[in-house]
Amino acid sequence: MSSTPEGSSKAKGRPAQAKGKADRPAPAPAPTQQPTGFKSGFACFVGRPNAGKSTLTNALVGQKIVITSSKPQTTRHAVRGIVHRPDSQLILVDTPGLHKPRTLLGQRLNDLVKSTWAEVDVIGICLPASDKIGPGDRFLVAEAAKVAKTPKVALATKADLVEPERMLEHLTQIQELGEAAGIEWAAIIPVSATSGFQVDLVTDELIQLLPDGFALYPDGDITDEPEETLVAELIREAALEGVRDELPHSIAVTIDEMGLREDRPEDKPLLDIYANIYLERDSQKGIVIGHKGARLREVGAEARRQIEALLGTPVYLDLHVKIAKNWQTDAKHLRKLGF
Ligand SMILES: Nc1nc2c(ncn2[C@@H]2O[C@H](COP(=O)(O)OP(=O)(O)OP(=O)(O)O)[C@@H](O)[C@H]2O)c(=O)[nH]1
Repeated sequence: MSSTPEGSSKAKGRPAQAKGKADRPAPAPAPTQQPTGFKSGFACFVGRPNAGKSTLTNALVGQKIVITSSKPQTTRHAVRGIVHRPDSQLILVDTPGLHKPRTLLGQRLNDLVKSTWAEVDVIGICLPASDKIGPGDRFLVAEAAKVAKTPKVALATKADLVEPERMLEHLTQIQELGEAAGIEWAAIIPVSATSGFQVDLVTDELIQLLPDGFALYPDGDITDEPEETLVAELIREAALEGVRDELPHSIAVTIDEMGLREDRPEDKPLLDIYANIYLERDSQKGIVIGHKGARLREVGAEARRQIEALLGTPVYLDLHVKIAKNWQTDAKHLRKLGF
């Protein structure tokens, strides 16, 4: 499988070896070039589904590297976003929302969340100001409290949606929530990822809690997700738009082939992408494809726009809709779809 042209991807240069803190990449350039007092490390945002974790990751990185949607449980991968500062490097691990598992996929997602918590240097707990703190949040905070040594920052997300009085009430409840769980928050910060309010402050606070170290990624890299994963996720995001009920959870996307078309002039590259949208049942096909394929064409057009924006290359996108019967509960299908 070929890759995109050199320099065409803004999400460039994912180090092939970086897949977890346990096997952190070897420090990039010569350590002697690092100013003393350089900080680097990993942070993750946790929160119930739809708390705004992915949107906040993108806001901190300054570019869309994680898909977002109004459907809960959009995130299925642990994605790293990388924030570069002259004196620090913050690597963000995005995790799925923690929830009561009902399927094998749900169980695997929860396992992924907990294994991530144990590996990071700081945990940011997202508690949307627009929602009352509920049993889901209490469960999550109690679970986070078990990772006792890791500093925790409470983030009152979606600050743009509430009035100051409500925010004040929310902040008080966050303080109490921490006390009840035995957590001493390193900070409690109201933030809006969509308006940008206090996004830089969140970065500052997380960086302050990182250990001293070296840059772990080359300058300019913003994620280490493979390009194909990012592309598949952008297609899934487009396919999720406008679908309801159980269908969002039934959608998975795989890339069959992705490569630059041969015989194109150098200044007019075209990236061919052949992708599959998997559904669980035949009855779901009509919804995704639409009347005479109208909806699938819209999904394709939107996905292509997003992929071109990310990679900076014109794209030819070929989409096929396929059925993987009940894939969320079928171990063989899950493996095939990359879970
Ligand atoms: N108004 C407002 N909406 C936000 C903000 N942050 C996120 N949202 C919206 O909230 C919804 C969920 O955001 P995500 O970032 O996908 O949430 P998540 O926590 O990553 O969700 P999962 O992947 O389900 O765990 C989306 O519709 C976002 O546009 C914010 O600061 N302000």
